[in-house]
Amino acid sequence: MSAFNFNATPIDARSYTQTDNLYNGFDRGSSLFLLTSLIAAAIYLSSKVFYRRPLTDDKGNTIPDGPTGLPVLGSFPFLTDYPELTLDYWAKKFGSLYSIWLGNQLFVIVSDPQIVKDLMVTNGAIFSSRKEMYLKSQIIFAGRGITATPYNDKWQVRLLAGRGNHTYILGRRTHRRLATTWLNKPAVESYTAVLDYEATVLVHDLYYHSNGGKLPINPQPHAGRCSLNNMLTITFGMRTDTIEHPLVAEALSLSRAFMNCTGPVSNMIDFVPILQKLPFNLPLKTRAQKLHADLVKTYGGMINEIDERMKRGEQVPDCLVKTLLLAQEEEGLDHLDMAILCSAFMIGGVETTASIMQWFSALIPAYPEIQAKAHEELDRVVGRNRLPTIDDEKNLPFIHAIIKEVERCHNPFWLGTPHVNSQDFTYRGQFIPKDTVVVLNTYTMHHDPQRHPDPHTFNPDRFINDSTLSSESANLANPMERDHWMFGVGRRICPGMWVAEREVFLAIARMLWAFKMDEIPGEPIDLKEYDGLSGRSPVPFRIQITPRHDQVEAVLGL
Ligand code: HEM
Repeated sequence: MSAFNFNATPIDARSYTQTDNLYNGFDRGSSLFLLTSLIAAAIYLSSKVFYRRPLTDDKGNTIPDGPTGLPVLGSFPFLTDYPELTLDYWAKKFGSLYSIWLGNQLFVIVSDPQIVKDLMVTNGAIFSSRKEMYLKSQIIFAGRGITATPYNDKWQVRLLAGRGNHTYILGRRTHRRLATTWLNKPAVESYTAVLDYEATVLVHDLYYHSNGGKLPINPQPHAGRCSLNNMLTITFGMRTDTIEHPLVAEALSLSRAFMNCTGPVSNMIDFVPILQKLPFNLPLKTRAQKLHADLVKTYGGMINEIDERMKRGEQVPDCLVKTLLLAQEEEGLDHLDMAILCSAFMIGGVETTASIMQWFSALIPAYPEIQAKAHEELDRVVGRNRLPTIDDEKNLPFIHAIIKEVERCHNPFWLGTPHVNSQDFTYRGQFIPKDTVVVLNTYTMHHDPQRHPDPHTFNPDRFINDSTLSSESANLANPMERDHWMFGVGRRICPGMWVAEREVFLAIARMLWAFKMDEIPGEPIDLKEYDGLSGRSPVPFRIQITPRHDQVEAVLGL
């Protein structure tokens, strides 16, 4: 297969930790707390039914202990700002398996690698479903999203709300199988040249837009376009040729809107059914409906164009859409299925890898000594007459370690994409009723001082002897040895991890090869705040980049 033809409070950038924000989180949540409490009281009085499942198994084992929440709202008011810090605080108080309630939904929070493995890998047949979150699954993805749909191997029959007719909706396995044909290791091998090219364009653009390092630059939009072009090529067989191309702004804003609308613990409407049935729309619901319409218009429209070109007999590059259109009849795909699967690629594959490149660019200026060590390794292994390639990765252990450490410190998804258990399960005397939402608490695991001594220090050397790719590390028998949990776990682990790792390596290795990256005096970089409820990116920042040597221009073809 070939794909060709807010304002934040600055802190010391060397300390990436957000721990001191925990209490800010409570303070800033207090007005919201009051408001939500009033709404809750109203809902409670007007709702006759507040349903909860049996909380004990037949042997009398009860659900894991946890914080006492408020009536109706449960722990929601404590999770409005920096939820990962609150969950970390409770993990220290209640242990590695504890429960919380949000509305009528029970959650268990898992903060220990062995428990994660026991539940989500060893018992993966039970712990691999998803909750059909109201905003994300039902409204934005209209029940078709690969990330959002339950774990089943049958086609599901659903009554489409408002239309009154039955329709067949694809089971998620069909979506995952189709997605995997474009994301598995052999597929990624076939389009590594695309990732290679876009990483060069990224470095070229940083050089050009900073006027050869003379002007400060915000690398974020350039990282965004790099990831976007990779996903556009894989999904639609096209790319954007400049950062001004209208699709850049459109696609990046769709991804950002999604990240800001879909935190796993951020939307009360997901957990209080009566809020879903109000006679008027809450603003979040209106935003979700608009996002659904915009995704279908943008990506569905691009599918239509490719369809028409194919029907006219034009040559269309190999890409996911071509695969879907050719398989459409056999797989029983309708237009919405295809539009949503492509949207999942464009959301899942853009703000994620771009976020790692952005956190790297925000973090590294504070560490000149780490950059010097990386530059020495690049000069020794690659030299100055060519760019590092994917084949160099195994010989660049320090660059590899920097990337793992950025991912440990700045996982874009601290709470992952939660799983759900499809059967009652009792684990070490604690009962987890069917349909509990199971959250992988990666913030706590990434900051476990036993696994990562001095966890709040950015120290790539902790991974210097770990030559595994993260996609390989995810399969290690001993979960305590796994590098990090950024890609999730078990049967729902990110299928895009092969492409993501290659893309991120090429981008970061080349940025380091070409530039020394520094803070701008008087413009500290804020690593504490972030943008996004599900996927986190740094708030806007600027850095100074200086070409490292005379060969940079020549090698970039400038
Ligand atoms: C740094 C980059 C990325 C990160 C951190 C990331 C993270 C994740 C996480 C945490 C999950 C949920 C795993 C679980 O349930 O345990 C996931 C699922 C998913 N990711 Fe990624 N991802 C990245 C890149 C990509 C890319 C490049 C694609 C390409 C399209 C992609 C597509 C998907 C899809 C389709 C799913 C849903 C799988 C399912 O529910 O069965 N991701 N990702």
